[in-house]
Amino acid sequence: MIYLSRKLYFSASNRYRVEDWSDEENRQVFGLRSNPNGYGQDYTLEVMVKGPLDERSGIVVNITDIDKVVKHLIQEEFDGKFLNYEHPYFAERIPTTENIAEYLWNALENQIEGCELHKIRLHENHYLLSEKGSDKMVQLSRKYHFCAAHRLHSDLLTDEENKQIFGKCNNPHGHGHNYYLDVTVSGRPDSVTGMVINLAELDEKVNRIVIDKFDHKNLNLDTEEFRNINPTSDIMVKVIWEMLETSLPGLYKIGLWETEKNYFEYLGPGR
Ligand SMILES: Nc1nc2c(c(=O)[nH]1)N=C([C@H](O)[C@H](O)COP(=O)(O)OP(=O)(O)OP(=O)(O)O)CN2
Ligand SMILES: [Zn+2]
Repeated sequence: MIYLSRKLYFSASNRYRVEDWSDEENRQVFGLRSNPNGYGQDYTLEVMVKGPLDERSGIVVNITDIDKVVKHLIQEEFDGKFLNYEHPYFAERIPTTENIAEYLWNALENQIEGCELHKIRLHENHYLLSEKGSDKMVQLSRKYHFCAAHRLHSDLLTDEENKQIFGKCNNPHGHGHNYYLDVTVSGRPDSVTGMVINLAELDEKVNRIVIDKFDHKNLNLDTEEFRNINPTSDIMVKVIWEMLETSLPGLYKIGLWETEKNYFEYLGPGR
């Protein structure tokens, strides 16, 4: 099976508002997104398909065939629209990233000839995306940032072995990174709010439990978590999972960008 993906862009306005709630309740749950006049987003949509290679052409499906179907849908129903007013599906539901991703999955499944839809990934901005695959769950991923220093050094290795394995990263005075942390939660969008998890709740928990502890710290010297553990990113994704799992039901994945070139992820025990 070969997997391929196509990116498309569109912009749309939306507002997050439950009509049965007061303005104050809407503001409390949705924050600035509850603006009754709406606000705008530039969305990036990734359509991922899969299928066997056609031996004669050497392709699974022509990208132009994906484009025809997806562009038609986007141009007719999404691009340049105020979704709450101009899209019948979102007259009934809040156009959250999760609800839009689910709608796009349902609208595109079985529509592209010669391949199978694998996943829809919808980026609302650089810090927020939602994904939908063939099961009934929807994932929401939020990106966080922290700066920290560390020294890669294992007490289970000799100084010589540490120097040999970790090289410049074993520098006794440490070195620093601009880490980007991706936290993914999986669930069904709530039938009223359209959310897998409220972003305000997710932000509060991740900031309090992880970011506030690690940001502008020396991981080896200033944090309990890494006082006796080598702070490699391989270990950090597992430690961060364990810090968050009891407070975040539906936690699905921890991704950590140590540098722009080094990315690590953990999906929980046994996965
Ligand atoms: N499996 C791991 N390997 C490495 C980790 C890690 O956490 N897990 N970390 C490091 C260092 O922390 C290092 O700072 C990053 O190393 P590296 O990518 O080699 O350094 P640069 O960004 O400077 O890239 P170069 O192109 O290699 O100079 C190392 N390994
Ligand atoms: Zn490092």
